[in-house]
Amino acid sequence: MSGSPALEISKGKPNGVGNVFTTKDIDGHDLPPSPAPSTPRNGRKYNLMTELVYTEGNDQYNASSVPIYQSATFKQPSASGGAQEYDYTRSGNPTRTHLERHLAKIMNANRALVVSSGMGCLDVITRLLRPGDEVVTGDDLYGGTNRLLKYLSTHGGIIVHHVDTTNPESVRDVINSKTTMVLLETPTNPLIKIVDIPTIASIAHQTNPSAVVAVDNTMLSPLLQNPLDLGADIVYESGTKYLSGHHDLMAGVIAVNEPALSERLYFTINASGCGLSPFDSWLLLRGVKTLGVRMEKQQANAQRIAEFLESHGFKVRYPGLKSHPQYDLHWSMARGAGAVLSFETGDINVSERIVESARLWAISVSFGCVNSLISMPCRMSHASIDEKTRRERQMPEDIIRLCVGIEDAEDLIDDLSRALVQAGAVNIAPDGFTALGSSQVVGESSESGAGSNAAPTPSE
Ligand SMILES: Cc1ncc(COP(=O)(O)O)c(C=O)c1O
Ligand SMILES: N[C@@H](CCSC[C@H](N)C(=O)O)C(=O)O
Repeated sequence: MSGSPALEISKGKPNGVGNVFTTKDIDGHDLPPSPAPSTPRNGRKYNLMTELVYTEGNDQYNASSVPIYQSATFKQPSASGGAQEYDYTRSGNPTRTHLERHLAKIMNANRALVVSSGMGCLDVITRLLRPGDEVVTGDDLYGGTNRLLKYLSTHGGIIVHHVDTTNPESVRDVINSKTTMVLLETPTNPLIKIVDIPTIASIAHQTNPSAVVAVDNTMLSPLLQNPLDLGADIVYESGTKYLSGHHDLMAGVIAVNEPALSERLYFTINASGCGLSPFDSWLLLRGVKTLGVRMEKQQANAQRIAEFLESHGFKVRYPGLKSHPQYDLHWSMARGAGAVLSFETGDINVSERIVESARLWAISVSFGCVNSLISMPCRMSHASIDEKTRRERQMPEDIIRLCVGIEDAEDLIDDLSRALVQAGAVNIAPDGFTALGSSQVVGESSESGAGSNAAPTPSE
C-alpha cells in the first residue's frame, strides 16, 4: 500500500501506532483519516455499504482474504530491536492491525483497537480512571457494565453516579470538576431508552474539559450511529454482537480520534494482554463485511414485529415506533432503529410461558446474531443487577427482549403469535387477539403485523 499514489503514510511507530494516513485524497477530498489498506486505491470515500466490504491487502500472494497470522512471535533481522513493525502478538499482529484499520474507517475514527470482548473494552477504558475520580452513567445499563462499575466503586475508589441519562439535566446536576468520565448507552439495554449524546457531551466538556465521554454503541453498530461524530471521545462496542453477527466469537472494539488517548488505551491493551487473537480478528473482519445486509434485514424484521405486537395491544419499546417517547431524538442521532426491542405482558409467569413456548426464537442472551433470540433480561442478561436495584431503576420484571434475526418475518410472527396464544398472553376472539389487560378492542388491530390477524390455533 505504501506504493499508492493516492495516500501518504505518516511516520508511525511499531505495531501500527500512529500509522494513519493523511486526510486528503488525490482529488483533494477531506477524508476521515483513512485506515488503509482497506481503503480503495483511488482514495475515494465510498458509501458505508461499500466501505464495509472493501478490504485490500499487501500479502505477497495477493490473497483476497486477509491471511491469519497465527504466530505469537516475529523474527527480527538483528538484535538491536525496534526496527520492524511486529515482534510479539500481544503487542501487535498483522491480522489484528488490518481489522483495526478497517474498523477505524467504518467507525469514522482515527484509530480503532480490538480486544477480546465488549467487557474487555470497558475494562481498558476504565483503567483511565484514578481513585477519587467520578463517573456519571445511566440507570439502565447492560448488566455486565453495571457489575464492573460496581466493582470499581467498591474496590477501586471510583465514585459512580447512576442517573436518568434520558434527562441531560440529571447529568448536569451531578457532574463536577472531579467527573473524569461520562459513560452512556443509547438505546439502553434492555429498556430501549434514548440518550442525547450531543447535549450530554457538551455539558460534560463544558464542566470539565478533560472529562472523557464514552459511548457504548453495541445496540446500533457503526452502520446506524457514530457517537464520535456526535461529540463522544470514545466509542466502544461488543464485537460479539452485530459486528460479527453469528455468535461464533467474542470481541470488542474501541475507537477514538485523539491520538494521545489512543496511546493510553493501547498501552493498557499491550500491558494487560487483552488484544484480540489473530483467528478471532480474521473472523470479525469477515463478519463486518456483511454487517450492512444483515442489519438491513434484521431491522426490517424488527419493525414488522414491533408493529405486530403494538397493534395487538402490547406495550412495546422500539425506536422505530412513532409511539416511542424519544422517537425524534433517536432519529436526530441515528440512521436506523436497530433490531432489539422489548415488550411487557404485565405478568412474569405469562412472560416466562411466552419465552418457553417460542420455537424459532432461541432462549438466549446476547443480540446481533442472524438468528432470532428471546429472553427475560431480569433473569438472564441483567441478573447481575440485584432485585432491589432493578426495582429502584424501574426495570419491569416481566419484560421480554426480542433480538431479531434475518429469518422470514412471517415465520417469526407466526411463531410469536403461537407462543402468545399458548402462553395465555392474549384474549382471543373470532376476528383477532389482543394482549390481556389491553384496552384495545378486539379486531381493531392493524394489518401491519402478522400475516393474518386471525387468532392462530396453538399448533403444539
Ligand atoms: C450493551 C452491551 N455492551 C457491552 C456488552 C459486553 O460485551 P461482551 O459480551 O462482548 O463482553 C454487552 C453484552 O454482553 C452489551 O449488551
Ligand atoms: N452470564 C453473562 C450474561 C451475558 S448477557 C450478554 C448480552 N450483553 C446481553 O445483553 O444479552 C454475564 O454474566 O455477563
